[in-house]
Amino acid sequence: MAYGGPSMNPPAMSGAVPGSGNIKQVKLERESELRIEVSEEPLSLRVVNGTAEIFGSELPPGNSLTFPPHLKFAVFTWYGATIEIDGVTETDYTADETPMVSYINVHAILDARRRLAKASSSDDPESSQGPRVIVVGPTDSGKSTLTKMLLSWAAKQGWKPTFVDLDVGQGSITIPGSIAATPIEMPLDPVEGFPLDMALVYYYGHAAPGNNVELYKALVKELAQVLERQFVGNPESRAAGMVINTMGWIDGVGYELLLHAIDTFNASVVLVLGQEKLFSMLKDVLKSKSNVDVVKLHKSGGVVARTSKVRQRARNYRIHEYFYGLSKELSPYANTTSFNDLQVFRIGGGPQAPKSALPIGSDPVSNPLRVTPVNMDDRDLLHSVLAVSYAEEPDQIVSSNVSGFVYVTEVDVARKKITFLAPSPGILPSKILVAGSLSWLESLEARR
Ligand SMILES: Nc1ncnc2c1ncn2[C@@H]1O[C@H](COP(=O)(O)OP(=O)(O)OP(=O)(O)O)[C@@H](O)[C@H]1O
Repeated sequence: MAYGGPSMNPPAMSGAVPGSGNIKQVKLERESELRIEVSEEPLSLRVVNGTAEIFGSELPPGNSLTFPPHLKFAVFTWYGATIEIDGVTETDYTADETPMVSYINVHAILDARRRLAKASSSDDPESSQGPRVIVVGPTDSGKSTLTKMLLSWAAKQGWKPTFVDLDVGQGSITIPGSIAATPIEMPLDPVEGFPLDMALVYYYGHAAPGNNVELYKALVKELAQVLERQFVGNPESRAAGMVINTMGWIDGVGYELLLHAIDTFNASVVLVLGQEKLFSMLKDVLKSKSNVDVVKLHKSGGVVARTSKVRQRARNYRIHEYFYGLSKELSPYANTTSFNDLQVFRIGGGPQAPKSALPIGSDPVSNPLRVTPVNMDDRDLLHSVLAVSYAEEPDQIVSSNVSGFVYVTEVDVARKKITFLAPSPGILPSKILVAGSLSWLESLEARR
């Protein structure tokens, strides 16, 4: 069970119409969508008639939903709908060319495979395993969006697929720098996104897998093994399978990491979004595996490209959201404690062995999985985000998941005290904390 975070948010802010006076109705023809970028101000929206969905989650008829500033999304209708928006948007336009039919066709095939898996004997691990789908593609190809749709459509039909997020850059389930998995038991909330309360989270600590490739791979393996064990005792989630979202780094080491993920999770369906070259490379390298399908899909014209600055800002919003909620409805708790009450560790770096102990001619390499204690007066601790590990001993840190995160707001070296924000009151579930390179300047954030 995850420790605090946005799971404590109330459901989507329904009914809180800002009453901007800028109300307009948009009539959508069948199989078309209204693409919206919310401005600096929240936006309200409701379905006046017909049916419509946001990334696979059907909108409740009549009820208004309020969307926070800067959100980018599309309201899609299969059969036609009239949508009312209340507020000023950054942009909004309708589009009738979408890849949605190809996406729903993929869903139909996955659905058939889930039914086959469910009908087969649960003693046979092969046939009782539902589809393990991995979504790959360059940055801004719509991977997270397709993942959401596939999960929401599956959940709408009563399946409980497992969502796996390997994208440390953005973090759909919890704060960036983590990899995580969670069962999806109902269509996703179009505003809140993925639930956190049942998530299994591993903290990598950096926004890019390249910072410590070996650690990233070790955590991916750890997560996959835990899920594998959970599937053994749970035929329902085994049949529902998984949908895995990946990062947009697809060249060089990034490509190797994709292959590593495909292999580690035993993916049976690889969905390649928006890149011919990646598709043919994967198709070629996986052709010997008869049980893996590699499928090419078009990127939606609605996907909004983000600069690295915008991505950095999005990461900060995610951290802010973890502690304060999507619309500042949560209040984190400030805690001051003695240096002695906590132990902070960092993973990676440091020499593996002295040169004298190595074969002649080889250089000492730093051990990427080495766990080293961090001095509490280390200046880098201030404003850093630390994960609260479930490890009981430091040497278990790499193989342990985390219960949540704290944010260091003050380090008082003279009094040997550290002050941090935590999402829940009371003592932390563990004294062992893990640092990475992720920091967050809350004071700057507050001015956004
Ligand atoms: N059809 C659409 N209409 C409007 N906005 C969309 C549409 N599809 C996706 N978006 C928006 O475009 C942005 C990028 O999409 P998404 O996050 O799915 O891409 P990605 O490939 O996962 O990106 P990353 O490489 O960062 O992981 C998101 O803000 C998403 O909500």
